[in-house]
Amino acid sequence: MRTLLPFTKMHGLGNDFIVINAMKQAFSLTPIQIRYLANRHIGIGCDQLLVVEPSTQAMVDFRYRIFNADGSEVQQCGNGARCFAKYVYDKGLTTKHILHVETMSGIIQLHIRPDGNITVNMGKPRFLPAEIPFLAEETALFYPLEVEGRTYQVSVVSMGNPHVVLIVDNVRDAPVQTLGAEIEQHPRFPERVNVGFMQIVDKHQIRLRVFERGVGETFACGTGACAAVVAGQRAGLLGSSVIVHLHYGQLHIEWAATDSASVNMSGPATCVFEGTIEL
Ligand SMILES: N[C@H](CCC[C@H](N)C(=O)O)C(=O)O
Repeated sequence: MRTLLPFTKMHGLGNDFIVINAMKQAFSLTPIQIRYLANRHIGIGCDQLLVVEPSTQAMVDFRYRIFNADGSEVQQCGNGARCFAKYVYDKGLTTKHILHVETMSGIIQLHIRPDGNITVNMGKPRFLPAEIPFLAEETALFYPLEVEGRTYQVSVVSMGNPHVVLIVDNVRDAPVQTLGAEIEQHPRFPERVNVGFMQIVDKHQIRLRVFERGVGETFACGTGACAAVVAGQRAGLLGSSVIVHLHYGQLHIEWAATDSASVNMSGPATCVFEGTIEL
């Protein structure tokens, strides 16, 4: 039987989302249905699909599930978290300005600021290969990664989801589509990986492009921005407060560079349109 699915289309600096409200009824979509909805020619089009659900834990306001355009469910999405916060507030699902939200990778805190920007406490970065997961004998700042006969020095960081970060001279010329696709599927990453290409502008500014796991290159990646700043700080190249320049704007990332410190990300969230689609 066909059903009509209401949705909201949103984006965080061009990383775009379909948001589905599952607060009143449980909701499950198959990977094939998600790939159809995410398709920019025969569906709605998005990088990720976000599902808003009641929390399963006391003292937690909501649960938030994240699906890549290829239908895979993933642990975390930074730009999506900001859009999630704007969505639940604008829809009247909460009157709070500070929210605690359950995700596959743990509880995150969202702060809706008076200027409309949202600050997300993204939790602590993780570096142990087993936490990424990444096949490596030991933990290191940089790992040699062989790709198509060439060896690259890469950083590997988890923000709940796995990220590789490479330092490049200029993001404009970086081989994002080719090398990004090869590393995304690299056999040393059993769950695949997001691939960030970072250009250091100065101690407090970077430019970033990301080839996202399950999507391809996106205009922005929140967890990728966090992972890049963490990797840059650990390499002694960045300070504790960094502006990340992306195609449609900037994210502000702060990390105190101690293993117990959380990463904080601040940036905008935009609602584009509402609609319904027949499934
Ligand atoms: N592609 C990512 C999920 C979305 C992350 C990104 N859109 C963000 O803003 O953090 C993954 O497979 O881990």
